[in-house]
Amino acid sequence: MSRFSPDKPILVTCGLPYANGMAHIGHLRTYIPADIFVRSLKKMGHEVTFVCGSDTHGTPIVFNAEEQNTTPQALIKKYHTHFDETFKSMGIEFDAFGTTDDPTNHNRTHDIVNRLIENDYVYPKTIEIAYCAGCNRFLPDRYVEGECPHCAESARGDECDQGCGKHLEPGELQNPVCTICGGVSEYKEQEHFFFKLSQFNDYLLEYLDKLDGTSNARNYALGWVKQGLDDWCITRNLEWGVNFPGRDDLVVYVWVDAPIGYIAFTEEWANATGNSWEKYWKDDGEIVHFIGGDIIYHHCIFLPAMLKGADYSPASSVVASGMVKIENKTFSKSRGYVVWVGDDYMEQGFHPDLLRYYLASYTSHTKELNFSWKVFQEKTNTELVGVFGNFLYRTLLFAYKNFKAIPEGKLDDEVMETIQNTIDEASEAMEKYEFKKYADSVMTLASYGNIYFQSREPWNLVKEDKKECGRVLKNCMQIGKALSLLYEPLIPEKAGNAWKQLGMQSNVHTALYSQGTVPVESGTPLNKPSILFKKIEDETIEKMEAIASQRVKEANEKQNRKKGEQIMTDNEEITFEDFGKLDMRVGTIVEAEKVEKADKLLRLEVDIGEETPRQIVAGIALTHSPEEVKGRQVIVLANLKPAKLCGVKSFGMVLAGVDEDGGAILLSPEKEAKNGTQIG
Ligand SMILES: Nc1ncnc2c1ncn2[C@@H]1O[C@H](COP(=O)(O)OP(=O)(O)OP(=O)(O)O)[C@@H](O)[C@H]1O
Ligand SMILES: [Zn+2]
Repeated sequence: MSRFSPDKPILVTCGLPYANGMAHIGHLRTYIPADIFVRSLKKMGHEVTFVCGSDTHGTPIVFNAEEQNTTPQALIKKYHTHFDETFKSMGIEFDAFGTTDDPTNHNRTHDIVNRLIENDYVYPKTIEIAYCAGCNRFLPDRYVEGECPHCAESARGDECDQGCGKHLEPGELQNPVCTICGGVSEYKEQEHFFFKLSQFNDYLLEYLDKLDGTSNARNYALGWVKQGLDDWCITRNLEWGVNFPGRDDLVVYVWVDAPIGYIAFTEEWANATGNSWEKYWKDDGEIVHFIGGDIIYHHCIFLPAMLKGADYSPASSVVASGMVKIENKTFSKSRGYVVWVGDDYMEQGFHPDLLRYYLASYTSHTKELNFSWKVFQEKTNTELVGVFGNFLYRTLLFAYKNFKAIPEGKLDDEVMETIQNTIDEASEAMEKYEFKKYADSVMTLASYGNIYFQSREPWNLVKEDKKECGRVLKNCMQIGKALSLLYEPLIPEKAGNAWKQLGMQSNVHTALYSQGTVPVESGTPLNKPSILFKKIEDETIEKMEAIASQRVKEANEKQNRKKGEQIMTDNEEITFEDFGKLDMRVGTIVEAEKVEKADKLLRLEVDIGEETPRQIVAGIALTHSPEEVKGRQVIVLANLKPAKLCGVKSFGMVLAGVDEDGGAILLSPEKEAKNGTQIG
């Protein structure tokens, strides 16, 4: 049975692009599969609406605008236009593409927040917020950096981006530093507003249990709810954003108004087309969210709870993709691990359909995807060029040369059944968000076409039995017609081209799959065919790989510099002089204790032959207890620049190996040595 009922309209949304940077290929793993899904469901005969828009609020945008000496308005306009153009150039066709700064979204957000307030789900609470006396301002989210209270890595105000990845609530960050002036910040009390997320535990368990989509979304979210949910701070001290009702000094947290954008964009579409947005958000129309695996929490927990609390309908499906990586690093604009859609793809002259095909067919949607130019080339050359393109071209060329039109003849039952089975199999895969399976089953039909052509030897038949030759070619053209329809969601432009070359007059984009078994019309004139796909040459791919690896190298170096460490890349050599700069000595641990609130850290005092023992903070607490290390001799790097870890100053480093589980293996001298003995 079909997952989607024929009489329920379907709304599809995509995780909003954040309007503070260019589009990269990682982003496309949300938008391309969503576009494929929308096109495919329309081909099954469903009514589908497809909306998205730019996410324009939040501290990173204010921050970047300040850094670039411009206004948030100017910044978001630039990137909003960029995303709009990028999507169009990739064949991603939204019915509405607004911004979260549109008046529609301000109004819708106010309506929802006011309802939450009325329904008693919002309460004020005085909390400690980082404040910079130098800049005379409160420091929300990215305006403040410090140490993660959970793992002691350096983190931003709202997330531990370098360490454990946890969402951080205001006031949780240790040793906050202002990112504008670099000054040490203090915590000051301030009143903020909280959403009673903890009251939605039971509701969410029930909701998630029934939630359709990919299992990763449901399972992760269920895991978090079972751990118990905390109330959620939904206001920030910023001027840029959607004003919190009744307070001039506060805006709502960006994760409140961004997903409400989905509703606002549906309204914008409804207003422009005379349609209803309520059939989705107030009634029981289907809502399907496409997102990346990084924002499951926001879509499976925050959003449905908020909608429930304000009497709106939540999504029926959440489809979450695995993250796109490069050399095993998740894409990140700020860190520089990226392949850009513009510079690295479109500007290089690659056709958008090749990337659409690659992203959809490379691996299952929920798995991570390590971007590879080699695989991109292989898929293009062997599948699109070698199977589909080859089948279509040899069929068309042979028919054109010998018949100039679609020949007469009966269509084989086996051919028609194979087409119907492929349509059924592919549709079923699509309804389960299995894009690879969809692409594979269509490619199997193209292979079948090649075998059909090859085994009937039309080049012999044309001499021996021209009528039968024509019949064989007509069957091939029927397969070609079905392939064009089935490929349209994946490679719309190329499928349109194939459709035309087959002599079809109608619009392939609006044609239904059921057209696949409607016989092609004999006598339809054919033009001289042209090749659909060109092979990608090795040199092209080598050039692209060189650009990518240079980018990763630079990003790695940037990361290492940021960490203040000089980690060598595999093939980098250092001189003896470089090595001589390291002051390494034998020392004895004379004191050891756990660092408060940091699971991984021990505070040590190490005697390295100086007047007083040195205080060194070591990340060994998971494998070593204070008692166990006291009295041990270790090797100390003594001239490392002092650093503060979780509020404790560290003057050097205790050397250790790292085992497969990340556990520390302390180095020690072969035999008892005098404290301060030099290593070298
Ligand atoms: N590397 C990636 N792999 C898969 N999906 C991604 C990736 N990066 C972003 N997305 C998805 O793209 C959509 C838009 O995300 P958004 O613009 O917020 O990305 P971002 O966090 O700003 O990117 P970056 O982390 O590179 O700065 C979301 O659905 C998000 O989940
Ligand atoms: Zn952390």
